[in-house]
Amino acid sequence: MTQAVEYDVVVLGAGPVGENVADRTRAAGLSTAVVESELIGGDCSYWACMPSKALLRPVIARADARRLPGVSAAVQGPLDSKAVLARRDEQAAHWNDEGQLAWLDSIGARVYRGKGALHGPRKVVAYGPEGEHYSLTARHAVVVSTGSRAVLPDIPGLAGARAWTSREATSAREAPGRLAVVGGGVVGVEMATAWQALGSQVTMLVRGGGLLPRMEPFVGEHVADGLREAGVTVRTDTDVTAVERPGGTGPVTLVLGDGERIEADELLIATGRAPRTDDIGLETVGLEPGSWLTVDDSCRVQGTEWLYAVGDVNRRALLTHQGKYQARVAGAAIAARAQQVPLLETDRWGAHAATADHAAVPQVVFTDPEAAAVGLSLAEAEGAGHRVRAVDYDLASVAGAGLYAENYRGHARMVVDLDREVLLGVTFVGAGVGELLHSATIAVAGEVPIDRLWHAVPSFPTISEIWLRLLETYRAG
Ligand SMILES: Cc1cc2nc3c(=O)[nH]c(=O)nc-3n(C[C@H](O)[C@H](O)[C@H](O)COP(=O)(O)OP(=O)(O)OC[C@H]3O[C@@H](n4cnc5c(N)ncnc54)[C@H](O)[C@@H]3O)c2cc1C
Ligand SMILES: NC(=O)c1ccc[n+]([C@@H]2O[C@H](COP(=O)([O-])OP(=O)(O)OC[C@H]3O[C@@H](n4cnc5c(N)ncnc54)[C@H](O)[C@@H]3O)[C@@H](O)[C@H]2O)c1
Repeated sequence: MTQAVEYDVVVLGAGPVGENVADRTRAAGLSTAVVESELIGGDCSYWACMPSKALLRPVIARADARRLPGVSAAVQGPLDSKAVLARRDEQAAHWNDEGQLAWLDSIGARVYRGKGALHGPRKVVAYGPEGEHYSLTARHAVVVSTGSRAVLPDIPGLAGARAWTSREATSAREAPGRLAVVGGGVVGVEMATAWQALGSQVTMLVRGGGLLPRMEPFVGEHVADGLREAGVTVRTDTDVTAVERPGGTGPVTLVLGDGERIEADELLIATGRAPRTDDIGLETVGLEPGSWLTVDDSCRVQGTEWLYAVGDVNRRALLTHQGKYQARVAGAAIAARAQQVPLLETDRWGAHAATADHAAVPQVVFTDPEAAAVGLSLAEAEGAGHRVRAVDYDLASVAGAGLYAENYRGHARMVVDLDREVLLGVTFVGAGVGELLHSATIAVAGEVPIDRLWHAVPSFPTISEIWLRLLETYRAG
């Protein structure tokens, strides 16, 4: 039986981003329905950010402690994998979304469990678990926030090999003896870090010349050094041309470009993401199934009045915090349009424009050492036609870093726009830099003039004194 219901807003997909859209539209007094086919909270809560960071936190804490005389001797033993995995399970809420369901209830959003799909303009059909259908009409907006899934590259034999994706890598119940990781991006380096520390012998097979190729080149070099010192085999410029695992069980064999064969107990494919848009009825509104959804700065899908795409699915920045930022912007834009506000603030840095997506996306990679970057790298800034200067500094020379750990290693770079004397990007790599990043985000998003940054005095003796050193280096020419 089909039931027809009308709402102001229908949100398809209740990951962190869909939840935040609902939060904003409900706060604006708009009735809101949310359709979710798996767990409320999405990949981030159960198979991505939360479980992966829960696996990594003890690894990084131990690495930091091992660099401190007086503590080091006490932390030479292996991690207590059972305890680490138990805390991971807790941080993933034991894959139970009752808490998040209660929160959506508390804000007055109506939740439909089941798969949803567009059925023409402003209509979503939710297919409930018992075969019931709900036809939901949106008076003002449908928001697609269905996220992304791991891509499996077209490697012969891979499809039947039951390889791990990020889902298995974040939810596995024990460390495989030998883990092969294909891909040197963020998932690859973080999961190699975690599982090596939890007892696996990890081999990374990286197609390109280095790790984390989207960041400044020195980042990948530091992270590769850290992984190798932890015992990971990192092989760059290495292609996997075939995978063999008869029946999808037992050891898996990877055939490399030069014919070499490598055996592992599990294989993790970490080669990027695809949008979850193949079966959500895009064809019913004239869009291409399986495509990323291109949006304007208010997150409205180009060429429509009523369809928004927010979070991973619009490919602007595949990060939870950035998707939640888009959700705040899109929620405000939906509310303003519903109230027929004559002029939206869609100019650069306006309330209805996700400007930071272009200028100031922060990201922390939770490896040992950590990597943290915001804004443009030098290559990106030059590619965009800015007249820039890169200012580099060895983080190890900062007093706070020397106190943080013995033999501290790290590096920092800021990219200065020479015409406006503001920062376009900042990158740090080193222990403890993750918590330093927001200072850089404020400088970049705030377009704080270098002359004013000079008056932002970092506390002694913290790692944040790197700011003073970078500014002094810039001033020295
Ligand atoms: C291993 C890993 C670690 C990560 N770590 C971090 C991190 O530390 N920090 C960070 O910022 N980002 C991290 N990310 C990225 C982050 O997970 C994503 O950017 C984030 O989950 C995107 O949120 P979303 O709501 O757009 O999509 P998702 O979290 O994927 O949620 C989409 C939701 O839509 C639902 N859905 C899909 N199709 C339908 C349908 N047809 N009907 C109904 N519901 C549907 C899904 O079930 C899901 O619940 C990580 C990613 C991975 C893979
Ligand atoms: N800490 C964090 O913020 C965090 C952690 C994990 C994931 N994420 C997000 O999740 C997204 C997905 O991460 P990811 O690591 O899967 O993607 P990615 O795009 O970061 O890295 C994928 C890597 O795989 C390589 N690759 C692609 N095809 C290949 C092939 N056929 N063979 C070998 N290598 C191949 C690419 O060159 C790239 O370096 C990222 O965009 C990231 O923003 C964020």
